[in-house]
Amino acid sequence: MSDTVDDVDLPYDEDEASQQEKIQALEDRLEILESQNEEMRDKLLDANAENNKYQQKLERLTHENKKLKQSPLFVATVQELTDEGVIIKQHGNNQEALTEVTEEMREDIEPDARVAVNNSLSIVKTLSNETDVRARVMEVTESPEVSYEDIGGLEEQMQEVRETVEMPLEKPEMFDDVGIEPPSGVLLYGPPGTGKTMLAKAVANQTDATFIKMAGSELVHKFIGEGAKLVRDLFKVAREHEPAVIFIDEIDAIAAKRTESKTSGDAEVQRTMMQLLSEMDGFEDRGEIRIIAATNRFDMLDRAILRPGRFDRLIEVPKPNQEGREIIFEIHTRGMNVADDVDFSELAAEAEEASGADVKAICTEAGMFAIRDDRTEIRMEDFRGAWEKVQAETDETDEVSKTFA
Ligand SMILES: Nc1ncnc2c1ncn2[C@@H]1O[C@H](COP(=O)(O)OP(=O)(O)OP(=O)(O)O)[C@@H](O)[C@H]1O
Repeated sequence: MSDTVDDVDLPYDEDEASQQEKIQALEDRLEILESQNEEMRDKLLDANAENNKYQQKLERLTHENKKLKQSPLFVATVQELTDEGVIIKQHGNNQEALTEVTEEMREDIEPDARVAVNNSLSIVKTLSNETDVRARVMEVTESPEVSYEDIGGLEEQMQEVRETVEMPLEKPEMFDDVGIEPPSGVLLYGPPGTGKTMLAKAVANQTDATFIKMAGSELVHKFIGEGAKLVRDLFKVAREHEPAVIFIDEIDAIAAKRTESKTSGDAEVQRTMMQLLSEMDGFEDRGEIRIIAATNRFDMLDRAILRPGRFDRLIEVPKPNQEGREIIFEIHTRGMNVADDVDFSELAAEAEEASGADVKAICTEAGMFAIRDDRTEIRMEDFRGAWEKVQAETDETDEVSKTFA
């Protein structure tokens, strides 16, 4: 590009211009070139300054980027993949957000996946399944040690549970021959401490089935954002352990009637329930898996779970009557050194309001009364004192629950 003297277009006519004119023309030209040069230098300086500015910005961003990668990440669960982005729900504050994700990352992500997000909620990486979360909400017992003989006063309920849960597991061909579908799920409902869990455990024991228990409240409250996934895991574990009895305690926590409010907590509960319903509905050949659920709040249940093919067998497990309490006293004192003066019929009449769990507590407490009195034999007065104590404790707990309700 550099001009040589030969190519330069001279600012005068070589033949006609006088020496003086030539000098003048050249001086004018020099002046113009000098000012152009000046202009170019200024531009170059500006460009250099601009370049410096960008360099600094680049360094700042590189640093920021590094910091972002190092700073703690938050855990969230993917709710939905939409065209506008990925909907995630943060664990802890339970807030939902729409975030962006790279195309490569999007391929690894599916609803319910656990992901790590940074401060600006961008998904940084996906997290592998956390099996210990599973273990923390699921209680898996190969064959629980409760048998039908340990349960008092629930003859009818026991009969019904055996027909609906035990028979399909032990004699599935009978249902085939008769041409009917065994009930899908059994719902036990009634006040706390009346033996619902025991019934489920006993049936698992009788059929040599694995007992898998999960509490509905833990599903939705302890592991926020994981409810639906845990329900899926629950059925997966059951399939891995066939024959199995799935016991979902406090099902009201995931299957409560829909409320008007649209808080994210409700959405979470809904999603968990939907997952449960879809697992039950999609469970064509349920094979060697039976589902038992329990609740103390039948009135709160969403009717959707009671539709045919779901929890369509309802069994009420009430507080024991006089005869039931007597039997439960006998069951829980089997291994105890009880004095001859002890009359269980009288005790059962006195402890009219007691549940099965209360009767058990009375027996243990009566034993403690004897020990405190340095005796090895338990007397009627010990049982009476124990009932008073159990009642007082129950009143106290009721007071506390009212305060916190
Ligand atoms: N009918 C019963 N016969 C013998 N023992 C009973 C009976 N009901 C309750 N119990 C005693 O009370 C304990 C608690 O009972 P269980 O856990 O089965 O009650 P539940 O109805 O499942 O209660 P919750 O609704 O609070 O979960 C049992 O381990 C047992 O010792």
